[in-house]
Amino acid sequence: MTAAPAGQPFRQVALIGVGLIGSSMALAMRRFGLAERVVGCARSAETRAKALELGLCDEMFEDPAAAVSECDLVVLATPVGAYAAVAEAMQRSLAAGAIVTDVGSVKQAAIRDVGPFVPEGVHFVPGHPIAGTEQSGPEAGFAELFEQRYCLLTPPPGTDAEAVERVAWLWRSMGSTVDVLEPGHHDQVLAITSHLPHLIAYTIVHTAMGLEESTKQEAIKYSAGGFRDFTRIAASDPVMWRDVFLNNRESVLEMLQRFSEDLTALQRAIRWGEGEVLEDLFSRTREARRGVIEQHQAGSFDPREPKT
Ligand SMILES: NC(=O)c1ccc[n+]([C@@H]2O[C@H](COP(=O)([O-])OP(=O)(O)OC[C@H]3O[C@@H](n4cnc5c(N)ncnc54)[C@H](O)[C@@H]3O)[C@@H](O)[C@H]2O)c1
Ligand SMILES: O=C(O)C(=O)C[C@]1(C(=O)O)C=C[C@@H](O)C=C1
Repeated sequence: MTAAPAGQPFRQVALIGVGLIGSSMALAMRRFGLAERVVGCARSAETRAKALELGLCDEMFEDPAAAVSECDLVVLATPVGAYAAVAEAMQRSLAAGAIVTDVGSVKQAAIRDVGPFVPEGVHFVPGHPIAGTEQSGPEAGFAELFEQRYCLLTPPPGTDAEAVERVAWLWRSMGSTVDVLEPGHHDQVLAITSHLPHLIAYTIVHTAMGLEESTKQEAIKYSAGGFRDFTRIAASDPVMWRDVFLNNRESVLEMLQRFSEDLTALQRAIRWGEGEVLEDLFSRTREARRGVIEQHQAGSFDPREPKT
C-alpha cells in the first residue's frame, strides 16, 4: 500500500493513544476531511467506548498491531515513554508504503525508540505540534487546537521527502504552520520554552503545598494571577510530563543550570537592594512578551476560553 498523494485525504489513519492530542487530531481530520476513516488504539475499554461515543474514531482496537494493519498513516499519540513498546508491537503489521508519525514533546528519544522498529519501505516522520492545554484524555480534544500554532517536523537525514510533505500537508490542513528542525535542536529549544516552564510551575505549586496548613489554604483562597497561572500548568498530565523529563534529560538539565545561575543573580540583587539590576532585567523580559504577542503565539485558541 502506498499513501494517497499529497493534497488528498489519507485512506485510513490510526491514532495510537486517543487523549488530548489524538482526539483533537481526530476532530480536526474529520472537520477538514483529511482522512476517509479514523481508527484508534487504547488500552482501556473505557477509553475505547468513549472514543466511539464521541465519534472520534470509526473503530477502536486494544492491540496496536490490529489498529495499524490497514492504515496509510499511523500517529503515535501516547506519552513518549510508551513509544518503544508500541512501535515493537505494531512493527509486523505496518503496511508497505505507510507513514508513521508522532506528536511527542521530545524528538531525539522518539527517533531512538521508534526508528529501530520501522520496517524497510515504511516512512517515519517525527512531529510535534506546539499546541496543548493542561487537560488530558479523549474528552479534552477540540478541532481548533492546532490553528495558528506551529508544528515542528524533525525528519532524520534520508527521510523520504514525499512522506515529509504528506505529513506537513496534514498539519497545514489542520491550521498549523510547519517548520522543519534538527531533532537535537528541537529538544534544546523546547527545553527552555516548554519543559523548564512546566518544571518551574510544578515546583512553585509543590512549594506552596508544603507550607503550613493555614498559609497553604490562603495561597489557594487568595490565589494571585501569577500563582493561578502556575497552577494551570502544574495540573498537566503527570505521566506525559514524567516521560518528557526522563527523555530530554540533557537539554533540561542544561537549561535548569542556566536558570539556577540567573535565579541566584536575582537573589543577590534583591539581597543587596540593587533596584537597577531588577528593573533592567524586568524591562528586557517585557520585550520578550511583546515578541510572543507579535508572533500571534500568546492567546488561547480553545473556543471554550476567552481569547487574549
Ligand atoms: N498535552 C500537551 O499539551 C501536548 C502538546 C504537544 C504534544 N504532546 C505530546 O502528545 C502525546 C500525547 O499527549 P496528550 O496530551 O494527548 O496525553 P493524554 O494523556 O491526553 O493522552 C495520551 C493517551 O495515550 C494513552 N496511552 C498511554 N500508553 C498507551 C499505550 N501503550 N497504548 C495505547 N495508548 C496508550 C493514554 O491512556 C492516554 O489516553 C505525548 O507524547 C505528549 O508529549 C502533548
Ligand atoms: O499550553 C499548554 O498548556 C501546554 O502546556 C502546551 C505545550 C506547551 O506550550 O508547553 C505543552 C507541551 C508541548 O509538547 C507543547 C505545548
